[in-house]
Amino acid sequence: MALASGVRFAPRALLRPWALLRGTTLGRTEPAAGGGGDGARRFGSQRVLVEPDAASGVAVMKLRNPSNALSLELLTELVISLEKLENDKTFRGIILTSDCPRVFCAGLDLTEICGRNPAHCAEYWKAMQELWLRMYLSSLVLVAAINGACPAGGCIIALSCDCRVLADNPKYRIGLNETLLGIIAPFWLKDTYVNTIGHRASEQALQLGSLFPPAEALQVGLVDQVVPEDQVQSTALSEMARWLAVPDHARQLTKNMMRKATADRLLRQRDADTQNFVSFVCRDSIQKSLQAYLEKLRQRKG
Ligand SMILES: CCCCCCCCC/C=C/C(=O)SCCNC(=O)CCNC(=O)[C@H](O)C(C)(C)COP(=O)(O)OP(=O)(O)OC[C@H]1O[C@@H](n2cnc3c(N)ncnc32)[C@H](O)[C@@H]1OP(=O)(O)O
Repeated sequence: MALASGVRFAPRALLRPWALLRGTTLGRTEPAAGGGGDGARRFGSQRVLVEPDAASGVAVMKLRNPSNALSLELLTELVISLEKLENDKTFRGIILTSDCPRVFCAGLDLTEICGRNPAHCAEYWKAMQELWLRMYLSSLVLVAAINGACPAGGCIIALSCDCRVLADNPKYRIGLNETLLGIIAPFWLKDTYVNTIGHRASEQALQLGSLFPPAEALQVGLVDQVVPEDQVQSTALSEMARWLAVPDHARQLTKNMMRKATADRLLRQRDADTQNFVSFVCRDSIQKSLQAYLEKLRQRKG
């Protein structure tokens, strides 16, 4: 979206979601329950369902992958859905939520980086960077309605939004737990954390790999509201109304002013960041610990 100052948000020249489209089914539209006109038509893909409400200018975007682990396909479909809404002037805001019971987003899909070759890991990491850049700089208001567990990459998705509402369930913990997996949050995840909860709290939480239960997440400023589970969507809608009450151009320019430096830091060194990621995760020792973590997750089941 071109703004009064000539500032553009999501750097589209660098973000080419269609180039990533691989085996996705995006573009289907189907009438929403109850039918109706264009405003009631939902669209989406296998892994992202979009329920647009043209009258309010708000779309609800639901993740529906197993555990909502961020597979390459899910990342790609998210970027494409976001772009589609950004390009449609009808929409001013998105509520991002999960269609998957008890999990908002399980973070990186570890099967995308375990036992994969460096080229695949690089492709995967570029898609992760792309989603973060697009969300973090989106001209739309993004509200996360967090209705499940939200570790690591899931937390980053939530932190890229403008506002976070978390369901009050002690099992729905949120935070960057990378160190507990033996991996390190890259600088732009760290920056996003610091921008949200401050330096000291981030320093502590990142090193300890803290996953905060709702009351603590609220206290540290990781989320803006904690509400009973059945009120997450309605609270997200009220939050959205509060953000949409502000004139778009003023809010957008302010958002850009607050976030641009953080995004630019990654834009300046995207390739180096990808190289770092690939050489780190492809190390034998890291592969072993990721494999062991995945095994533990699989065994924990049942
Ligand atoms: C220098 C630069 C350095 C750069 C270094 C890189 C830094 C990157 C930054 C980001 C890092 C990350 O996101 S790392 C990922 C961190 N994520 C996590 O630690 C979450 C791990 N998962 C969980 O805690 C739980 O699964 C949780 C999400 C709460 C859901 O619990 P449930 O009881 O509902 O479900 P489960 O039975 O546990 O899981 C259901 C199935 O999903 C799978 N599953 C769960 N999480 C998964 C995941 N993240 N990836 C793949 N698969 C996953 C399980 O194995 C099961 O598979 P089946 O048995 O086959 O059905």
